Amino acid sequence: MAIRLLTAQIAQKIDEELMSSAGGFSVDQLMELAGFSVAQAVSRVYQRNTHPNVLVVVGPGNNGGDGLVAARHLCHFGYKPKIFYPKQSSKDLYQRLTTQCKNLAIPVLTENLGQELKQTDLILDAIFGFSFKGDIRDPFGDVIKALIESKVPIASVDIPSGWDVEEGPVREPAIQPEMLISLTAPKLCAKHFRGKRHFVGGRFVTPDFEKRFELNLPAYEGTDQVVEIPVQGKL
Ligand SMILES: NC(=O)C1=CN([C@@H]2O[C@H](COP(=O)(O)OP(=O)(O)OC[C@H]3O[C@@H](n4cnc5c(N)ncnc54)[C@H](O)[C@@H]3O)[C@@H](O)[C@H]2O)[C@@H](O)CC1
Ligand SMILES: [K+]
Repeated sequence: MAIRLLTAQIAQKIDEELMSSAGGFSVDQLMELAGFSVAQAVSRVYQRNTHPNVLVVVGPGNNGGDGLVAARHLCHFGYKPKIFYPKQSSKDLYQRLTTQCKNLAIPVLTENLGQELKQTDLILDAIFGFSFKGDIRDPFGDVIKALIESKVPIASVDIPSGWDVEEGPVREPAIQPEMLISLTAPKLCAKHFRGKRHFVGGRFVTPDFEKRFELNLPAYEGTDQVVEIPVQGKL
């Protein structure tokens, strides 16, 4: 059975159920596992000796939170991540994640993106995830344009930022990531992903849950936090 590609509504429902009293998870836990899986997937494809300088571009919501967690783990894995975080949230969770990164001496930047991109080997796109809607609001239109123009390879967390969650790259210019890390399960937009490698991460779903939502996830091996799946846009 093919893996299920999720609508935005089902992705939100899964998220809510995981964090309901029946699911029992907190957002911090899910974000930690999601961000850890992103860092692991990145390390499978881009080695720290060839791609040490990872610029993690962080958005205003939980997709950005995944990016902050991934930056911390990449630092522990021996990369030299920097964080570009132009619109910082006052929410306690994001502030704590930012403090954890600063305590590892990871630079947290808010300007000079163009200059920074000249020294970047890999962009980790953690701007928007499955709650992105409508036209891109400032400052992220310019940010996304700068990422595209830099021609630096992009790994996108959950959704290529700026893509419609279901329809894919409907706005020009659109990010075309080399790598996609889908969390829990791919969203419908993954049909349009034509990059090199596609991973699923976020190993927190129970067998019952997987069956009820008909996710048809591939099996994770051993202690892996990620599993590679075929590139949907090339099937
Ligand atoms: N169940 C899962 O699979 C999990 C999902 N997580 C992550 O959570 C993400 C979803 O997080 P959220 O629901 O916080 O939402 P997002 O991070 O997708 O984005 C919401 C933020 O973006 C802003 N935004 C939305 N549309 C915009 C536009 N057009 N222009 C500018 N800003 C816009 C919103 O105001 C909000 O601040 C997922 O994609 C995934 O990365 C993980 O953190 C935890 C587990
Ligand atoms: K993203």
